[in-house]
Amino acid sequence: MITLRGLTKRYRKALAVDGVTCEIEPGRVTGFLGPNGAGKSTTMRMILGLDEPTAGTALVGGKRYHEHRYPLRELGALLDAKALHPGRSARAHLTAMARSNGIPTKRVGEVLDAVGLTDVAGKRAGTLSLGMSQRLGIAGALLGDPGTLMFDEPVNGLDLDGVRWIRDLVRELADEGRAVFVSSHLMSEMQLVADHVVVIGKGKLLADASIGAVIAAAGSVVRVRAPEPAAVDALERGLATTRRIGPTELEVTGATAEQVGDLAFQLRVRLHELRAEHASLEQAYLDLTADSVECAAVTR
Ligand SMILES: Nc1ncnc2c1ncn2[C@@H]1O[C@H](COP(=O)(O)OP(=O)(O)OP(=O)(O)O)[C@@H](O)[C@H]1O
Repeated sequence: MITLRGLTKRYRKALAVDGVTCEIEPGRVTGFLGPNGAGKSTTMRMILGLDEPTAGTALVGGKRYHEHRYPLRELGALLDAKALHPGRSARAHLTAMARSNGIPTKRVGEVLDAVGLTDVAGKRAGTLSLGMSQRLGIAGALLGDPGTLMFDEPVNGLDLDGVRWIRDLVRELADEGRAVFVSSHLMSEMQLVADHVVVIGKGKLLADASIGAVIAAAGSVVRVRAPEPAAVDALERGLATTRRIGPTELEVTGATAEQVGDLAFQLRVRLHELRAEHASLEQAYLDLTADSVECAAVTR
């Protein structure tokens, strides 16, 4: 379990993380979402004690990461897959980690097996492909059999097999009762694995909710189709927020299907279709972070 309380990080110019308070709970995958530069990596670095918060706290299992006698048994993390000693073999890298945390060295063989790296265990870390380095990083995270796992953009640069493997692994770890915290800037990826999402933009917490709740908060849209354009014109005049999709089709926000149907009845216009749709998670995410994108397109 990870507990963030008013977590803040100010670099000289930028407020990278701005008073974030939330809990990453056991038994579920929590997606950590935000556009580039939102503050995800900085938050994760503070959880691991690699960066000192300007204010607030980041606790793992009730203590700061470094206050645990054997931190790897509490939290396993993959932040930067290439941050390895390039001359050390994969096995030597994991063995050194195990020794420093009082973990029996036979566990090294188990995690190498679990991530499918047994055959290349003797290769120097610097010669591993990105996919293999990711797997090695994950082996390191699993080494202490921790109750909490944290992965920063784990699918970046992986092929489809690698992506599927990460998805299954993350699910399995949460189903075993662990707290799993996974960052991504892609809602579409999170939609497939996360039970819960924490969304940040420009360092500020924008949402901390189940995926279902994020969609519900984004509201629904109602699609209407009528046999003649004149009928759609009439509906458009009677509704506050609409988007014309075609001559005979309209998308309505801020009204329920019942309200649109009643209006059509009052206006005596015939409808061929009236359908309520939930906003997609992608749309919900784009709406949430619309004001937080660092490099928004500039139009002249
Ligand atoms: N060491 C640093 N010195 C100064 N500014 C930094 C430093 N690290 C991060 N920042 C700034 O803090 C903000 C948050 O960066 P961070 O890397 O945490 O975002 P992110 O959400 O992980 O983004 P990405 O998805 O691009 O990795 C950015 O504006 C970034 O430029």
